[in-house]
Amino acid sequence: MAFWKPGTEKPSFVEDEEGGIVLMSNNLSSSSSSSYGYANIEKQRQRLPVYKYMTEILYLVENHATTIIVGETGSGKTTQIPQFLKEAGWAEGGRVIACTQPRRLAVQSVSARVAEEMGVKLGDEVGYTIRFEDHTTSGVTSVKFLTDGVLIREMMEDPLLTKYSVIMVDEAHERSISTDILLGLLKKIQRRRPELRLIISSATIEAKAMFNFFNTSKKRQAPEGSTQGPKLEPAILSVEGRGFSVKIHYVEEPVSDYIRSVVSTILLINEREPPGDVLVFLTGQDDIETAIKLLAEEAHSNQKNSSGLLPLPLYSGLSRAEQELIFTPTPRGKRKVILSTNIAETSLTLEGVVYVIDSGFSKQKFYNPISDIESLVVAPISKASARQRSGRAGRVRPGKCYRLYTEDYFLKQMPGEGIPEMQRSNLVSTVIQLKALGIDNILGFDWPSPPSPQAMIRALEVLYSLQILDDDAKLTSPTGFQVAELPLDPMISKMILASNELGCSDEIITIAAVLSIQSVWVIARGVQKEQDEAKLRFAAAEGDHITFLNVYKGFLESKKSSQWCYKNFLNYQSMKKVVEIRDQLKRIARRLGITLKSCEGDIDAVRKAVTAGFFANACRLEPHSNGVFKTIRGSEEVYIHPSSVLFRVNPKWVVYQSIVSTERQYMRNVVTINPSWLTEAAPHFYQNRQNNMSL
Ligand SMILES: Nc1ncnc2c1ncn2[C@@H]1O[C@H](COP(=O)(O)OP(=O)(O)OP(=O)(O)O)[C@@H](O)[C@H]1O
Repeated sequence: MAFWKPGTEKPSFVEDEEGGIVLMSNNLSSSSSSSYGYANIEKQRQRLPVYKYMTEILYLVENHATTIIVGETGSGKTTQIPQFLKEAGWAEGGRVIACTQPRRLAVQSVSARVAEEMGVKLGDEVGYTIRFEDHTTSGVTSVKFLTDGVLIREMMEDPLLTKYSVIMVDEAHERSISTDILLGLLKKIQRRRPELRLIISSATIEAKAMFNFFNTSKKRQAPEGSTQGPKLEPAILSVEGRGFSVKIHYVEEPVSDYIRSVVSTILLINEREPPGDVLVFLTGQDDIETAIKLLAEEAHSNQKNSSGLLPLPLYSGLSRAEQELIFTPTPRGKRKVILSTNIAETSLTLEGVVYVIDSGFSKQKFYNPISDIESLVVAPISKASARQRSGRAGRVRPGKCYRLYTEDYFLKQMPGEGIPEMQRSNLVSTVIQLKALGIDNILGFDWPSPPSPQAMIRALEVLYSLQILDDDAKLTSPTGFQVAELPLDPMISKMILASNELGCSDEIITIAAVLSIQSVWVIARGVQKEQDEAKLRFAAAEGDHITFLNVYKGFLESKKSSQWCYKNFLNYQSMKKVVEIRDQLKRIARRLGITLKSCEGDIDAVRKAVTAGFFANACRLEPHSNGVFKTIRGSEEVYIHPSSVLFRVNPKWVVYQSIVSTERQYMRNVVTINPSWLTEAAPHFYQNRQNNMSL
């Protein structure tokens, strides 16, 4: 068998995923298909594999409380099933059909596509809702796309989700925390609303688990007087067939530096392959910026093989305008190269994309309930993810996917599916959400995959210390209810609430906005000294949070100038995003009765507010240790991240926002504190540790 090797020879044939040998095709058209007429769109719809199953799907939905649909990526589940339901009358009488997605970007793009297919304006009959953005019209929108998190929030107002006739949970196999919570809650709602229909779209591998989870037919009788009601046993339907073929290429030998391999593969495609955009999966903003820098260096030194390349980053910390660039048509003679995190992994159709490059990695959360540390780790993806990634090619024409791992690794070592997020996360937000929905017995909640009791107990403990839960494990009033209302990490919410009392909400809202994105600094290579000098212009001895205030002030004084950002090694797009998020947070704060007030330079007030939210992440420097810190909670060894302004400064006491694990556990976004603030902020939490802390 011949393989492809980055930077070397291209094979004459490759093997596709199913094992069949597929000849390479060289006749790809470069024209963008964005100018479809309506008739054309109708033809495209009919060509999708799911179209042939329309009658069967409608029959199953009519007759079963839950229908599990298994299908290849690109078979048309997301865009077509809501339309079938609408055409069959499930939206009559003011009822609404919902389709949930784990990711915001997917919600936006899929709803736009469905509106286009139905020939309606987005926001009218077809609408979408994501956190901070509602594009629906009450009484008019009958097909609604939304994130699973938003649907959970809707239950706070309407616990039985009465306006929905059918809820389709798309990409359930991704097993995000919100999807799992939603599945548990929907199962509960079904008991009270037998007329509600659920459609769970899942990869093959998860279908059986979904069937078992929703199969209540043995335990439960059909609702009273409903001899004609839906069957309680779920139906499983497998939609055969996929979109266009995607030829899979594997590397011959494992690659040692996947970023460099990504770059050489982009250049190889540009040099040898017919026109068509490239979508690259990397792990995060840092990888993406490094790859873009390497491409720019390449363009500088070797214009020939990089000519016409248009690199575009895609990650959640980018401003909305920057994210939308990926949907714009590719100029003639150019080749877009979209470098993305896994936010482009599911449900997205990028029309010009013909080539996908899969690094084989993503950033994943891992939580250890013993040390109580949740860290972000670059880890290998699962086969299910790899299939989703390759599925981004071949959406509107045949495509190719270059996997930067060997076929042997894919077949024998790559795990079939990832671990559900619920089982590798800190559960603080989950507990608040369930409590806000009146679910008191959280340990007894019916989860698709139960989280560990230790993680649950840890979360309850933190929430009690944050004074979000009371002695009876109920939400406190007002703090608990306010935190539940804020769509933010509870530690950030608590910090904002504390800032109101400390008179520094203006500063804290800026800090909260910066903490919501990955980084405001650009990733500079080979100019470390210059970057360190630039950072020093803003650096505050108290740490990163105060430094962020200086950065934000500078950005405003520069009149939000991109030039100024460039000079100071700041990421202009990230800074624009900070301004966007800050505006949203200001609106939310106002709703909660928080008035924006500046502490006029009282840095202690700001640090106290940060401590009030993040006290559980307190650490102390080990004496004579050269930079080793120990967490107060779990006595874990941690270090200050090199990107922090406190790197090598090593103050005695700090709190951090998050941990990144590489060869060591590094604290990101660190601020110095006075340890007495810990006992002030969380007396219960630190009571027993006081001796230990030698305050
Ligand atoms: N914005 C778009 N522009 C052009 N074609 C599109 C667009 N969105 C969807 N399509 C077409 O519809 C097909 C089916 O998309 P859909 O999202 O419904 O598939 P799916 O089965 O849900 O796949 P996935 O699991 O990957 O999300 C795509 O492969 C593509 O051919």
